Amino acid sequence: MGKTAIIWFRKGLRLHDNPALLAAARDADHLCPIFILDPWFLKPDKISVNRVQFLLESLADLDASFRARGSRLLVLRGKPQEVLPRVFKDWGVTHLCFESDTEPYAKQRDAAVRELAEAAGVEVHSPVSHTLHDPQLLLARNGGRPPLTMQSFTKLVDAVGAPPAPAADPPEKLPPLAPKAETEAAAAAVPSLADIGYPPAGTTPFKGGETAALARMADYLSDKDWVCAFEKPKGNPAAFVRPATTVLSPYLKFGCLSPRLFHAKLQQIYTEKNGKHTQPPVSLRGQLLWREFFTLCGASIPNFDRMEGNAVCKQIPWVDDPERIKAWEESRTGYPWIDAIMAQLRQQGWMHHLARHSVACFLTRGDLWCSWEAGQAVFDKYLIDADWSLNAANWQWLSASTFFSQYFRVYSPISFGKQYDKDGAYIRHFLPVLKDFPSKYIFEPWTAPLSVQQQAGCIIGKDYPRPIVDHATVSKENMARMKAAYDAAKAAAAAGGSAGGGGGEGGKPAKRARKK
Ligand SMILES: Cc1cc2nc3c(=O)[nH]c(=O)nc-3n(C[C@H](O)[C@H](O)[C@H](O)COP(=O)(O)OP(=O)(O)OC[C@H]3O[C@@H](n4cnc5c(N)ncnc54)[C@H](O)[C@@H]3O)c2cc1C
Repeated sequence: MGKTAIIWFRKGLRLHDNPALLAAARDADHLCPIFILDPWFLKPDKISVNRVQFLLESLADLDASFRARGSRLLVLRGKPQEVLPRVFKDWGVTHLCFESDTEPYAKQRDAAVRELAEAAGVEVHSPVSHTLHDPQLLLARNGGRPPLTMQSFTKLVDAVGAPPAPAADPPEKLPPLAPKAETEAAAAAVPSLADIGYPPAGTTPFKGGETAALARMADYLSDKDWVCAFEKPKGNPAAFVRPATTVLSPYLKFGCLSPRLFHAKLQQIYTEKNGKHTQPPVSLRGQLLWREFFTLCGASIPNFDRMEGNAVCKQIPWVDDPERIKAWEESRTGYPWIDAIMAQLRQQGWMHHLARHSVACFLTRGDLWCSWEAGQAVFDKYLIDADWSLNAANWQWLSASTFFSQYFRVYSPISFGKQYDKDGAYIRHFLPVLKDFPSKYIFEPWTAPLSVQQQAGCIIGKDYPRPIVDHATVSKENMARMKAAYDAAKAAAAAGGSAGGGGGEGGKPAKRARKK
């Protein structure tokens, strides 16, 4: 019997550096590229139209690349555990290849699919290409536990050595679809948003797909001096025409861009510049290491997306306040810097890292004292780069629950943004209700005299809300609450219990706060 292989796309929506695709295509008589629209993911109340649009654009781009190689992408619908056994049989499949995935849902799904494949006599191949290194290999090299500081993580990757080089590009011509798959092709085109129950169009300016990813990377990397001087957290969170960072995150999330290719390109530039460049954790390569570090944490720490049962997370008595959470989500806190960032999130599905810091600190330990899990869910809904591990890790960081412990360092919702957006151009753009406010008052519009409000056509308390809390007062109260939670965690640890904050590195608390 000849080889009929499926390349099953989930993330990894690209042709370049795709070891699963190469394995599927190698010596195959028939190659069936598929994507399965899993109802588990497609929930309009949970996942915004912007991210689904980005996904569909990525699939259309992938389809075009396959067509250029004499093939095409088939988009099937249903639960993978039901769709795959059917096509194994109908198409006479002998091999199934897909990129390995470490998220909890994916792990369960893939384990079930492996069993079904085995039962059907289908050979499975699942290489790692979503991260620089194989997370299992990193874990094994670290004694089975993830490092809990960026410093120890960097040491670990340095010890492991360079990541694998990007895989070769696929051949110009790929094997044809299996004849039975061909008969389903007409019904398996990339659907429109409306076809799958979404509004007809999103509002994000970022277009999905491998083609856009490679063009974007080439654009940002063309300025080699910028690459070598890159230093995060420096950079302007209010720059929205040309963002201060690469906006490669949605492409990395969906795998339209290979992290190994990005890494290799960076190394090439660093070499050309004779090693004169910034270093991790602040350099551009350092950003890829944050991604790698947090993916490893997500892959190996049970219950990483919640406080309960998460051994590394401080147990903090957050208050469940749906009204506050809704006000934050819908840009109704009365703090223009916060509300503009949340408007950018809903409109574009992306914001600068420091903007994310501002709103995450505000929702949790800074001002509203709501759980980071609630913020994580809102980000998960709207971000086009929403990533299970990265989202959970960064929310834990910002709420000073894990990784970071300087809870007394709080972002002011007034003065922090002012450093970058002196005249309020960012605020005016994302909160047009305030567009005619004088710069003097735009970060604190409630302090403007009524006559100024009237002239700006925006009355505070009527057209735009008053501040939801008084930052100066609540931020102090919240610091005291944080101190109490930290003291309780310490006492519990001394008594031998696990109140979070340890666990990963021989039970030691994560004490170092690094620049990120
Ligand atoms: C509360 C909060 C939630 C976040 N949720 C997500 C998320 O769901 N998905 C996501 O991709 N990023 C998340 N981040 C991390 C970070 O803000 C974004 O990765 C970054 O802003 C994306 O923009 P960029 O591609 O221009 O980044 P660049 O600075 O150009 O960095 C290049 C790449 O490095 C990676 N990276 C950079 N910073 C981080 C970081 N802190 N943690 C992990 N990886 C990083 C990303 O893949 C990014 O694309 C979150 C940050 C915060 C504070």
